[in-house]
Amino acid sequence: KSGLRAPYPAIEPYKTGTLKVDDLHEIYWEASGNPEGVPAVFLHGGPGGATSVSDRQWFDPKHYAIYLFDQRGCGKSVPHADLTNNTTWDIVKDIEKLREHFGHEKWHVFGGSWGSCLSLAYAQAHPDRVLSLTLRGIFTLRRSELEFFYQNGSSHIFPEQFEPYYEHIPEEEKSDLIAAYYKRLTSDDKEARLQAAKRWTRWEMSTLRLYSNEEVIKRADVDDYAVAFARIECHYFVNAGWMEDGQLLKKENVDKIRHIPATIIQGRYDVVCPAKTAYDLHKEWPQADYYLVPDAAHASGELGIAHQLITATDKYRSI
Ligand SMILES: CNCC(=O)c1nnc(C(C)(C)C)o1
Repeated sequence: KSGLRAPYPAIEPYKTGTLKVDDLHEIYWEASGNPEGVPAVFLHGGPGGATSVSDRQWFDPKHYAIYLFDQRGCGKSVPHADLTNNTTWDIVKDIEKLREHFGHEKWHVFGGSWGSCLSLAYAQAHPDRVLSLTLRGIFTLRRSELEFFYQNGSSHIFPEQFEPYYEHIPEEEKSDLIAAYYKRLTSDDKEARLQAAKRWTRWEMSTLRLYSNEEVIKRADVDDYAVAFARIECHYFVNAGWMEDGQLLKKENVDKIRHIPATIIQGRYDVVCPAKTAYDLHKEWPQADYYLVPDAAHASGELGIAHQLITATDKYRSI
């Protein structure tokens, strides 16, 4: 596709480290790009999805000091897959602790999927710390959003991929699949946890792209990854992210961030975080730039989505 911007080349961090954020959790972080640059923080998805090299490539490394960190319990943060003190508001506090640790007054915030939910939660709690918001595949953990992907919605579009996830649960528990998976993901039986984690994770990895991508789907076969991803996601969902339903979309909360330069990017065929949430956010927040990419699904790597993400972070170099 001609004329589309692509991510910046892969780079390595100039510094990495860990930050003890409470008496249990230690967060892994890394800094890359320009140490003297304008700071930007990347908030990964899932929750429990952890960061990877491609997450550094959304930012011009000459301009930005690019900060990535693995949220509580996932990636290189420890203890692995631990659900204790692991909530939206604990991570919002961690973002502030990291900002202070790095010595920055404010920073650009970038997040996709769960990362977009966390970006909104952080910005609404600390609007004076946010230079801009770049949001992709909008997710706000409403019950309707969870029902659509985990119970009955995306299953009509990816019926064959839904089957292994659905058939893993006995008939009498099929009416609430999130609760049924949570029971297995938090069971004392290690094998039961692992089997549930692999089925849960494969369902999501199989539906991220417009054209399914075996490389991405294989993540479901990496035990440690699948267990952290599934346990943490399911933990946040059964607790509705410790938010009221629709909290982040309420006028009084959007009012807190309405003035912040922001870009909303959404794939039309995103079945993981369907376009309705991006549209609801856009209607409440018309001041934010809004791009509905007509030929893309959920993943940031979809060509049209990648183009808008790079265009947005390049645009925010002027701040
Ligand atoms: C409901 N979870 C959507 C989400 O945050 C997400 N989707 N894919 C990811 C990874 C790219 C981290 C696998 O995260």
